[in-house]
Amino acid sequence: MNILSPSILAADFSRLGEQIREAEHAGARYLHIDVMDGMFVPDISFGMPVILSIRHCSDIFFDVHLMIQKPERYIKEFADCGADLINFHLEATEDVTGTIQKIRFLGKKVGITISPHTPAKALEPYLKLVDMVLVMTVKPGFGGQKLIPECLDKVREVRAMVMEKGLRTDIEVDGGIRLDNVDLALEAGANVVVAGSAVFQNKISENVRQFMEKLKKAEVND
Ligand SMILES: O=C(CO)[C@H](O)[C@H](O)COP(=O)(O)O
Repeated sequence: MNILSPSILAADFSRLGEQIREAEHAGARYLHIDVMDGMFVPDISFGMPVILSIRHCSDIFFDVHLMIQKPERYIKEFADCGADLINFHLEATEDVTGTIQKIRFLGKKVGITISPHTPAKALEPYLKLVDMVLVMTVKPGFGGQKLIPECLDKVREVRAMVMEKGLRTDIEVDGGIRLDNVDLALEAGANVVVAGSAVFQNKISENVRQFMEKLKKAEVND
């Protein structure tokens, strides 16, 4: 099944609960939550207190994307504040397997993320251990960037590796995804699509509905 995961990085933080509910009522099943530490990426976004407070206003699936150095330090905190899936960057830790085990031990789904400069092959040893691979389609750190088309080749490579191993791993794309290029990401093999500015900048319900329509149509054509 194809899934839309709207990224709250582009939301109006003064109306966060309201905007999340609007996306949820329009049909979104996941919410993408970008945590940035000012170290792994230049910007700082928000952390556990914000996640905990939005957890109280929605039951939507929390797809938490940690853009933080040494994510293994904070797995329990993110699990405790309501993450359903914890995505961490392969580039951010020397203990990939340990980080996967910590997330699993806490009963959460595990995602592993690669930045544009990291080859798909680097994922190979961990593919069997995770529920999701997140392929960044922009340099992590900022919303509103343009999709890097070459990253879609990497999505194809990851999809081929997943098929070859007979796995059911989700493949998520994040960065620069809009209504006019989402088809390319789906064709390349993604089945979970993050969209920030293309959902939250205006007319949230309408944007979600249009994305969902495209995602459903792609399923029928599969
Ligand atoms: O992870 C991110 C940035 O690092 C954001 O989730 C991503 O960029 C989505 O924003 P947009 O759809 O506006 O590009």
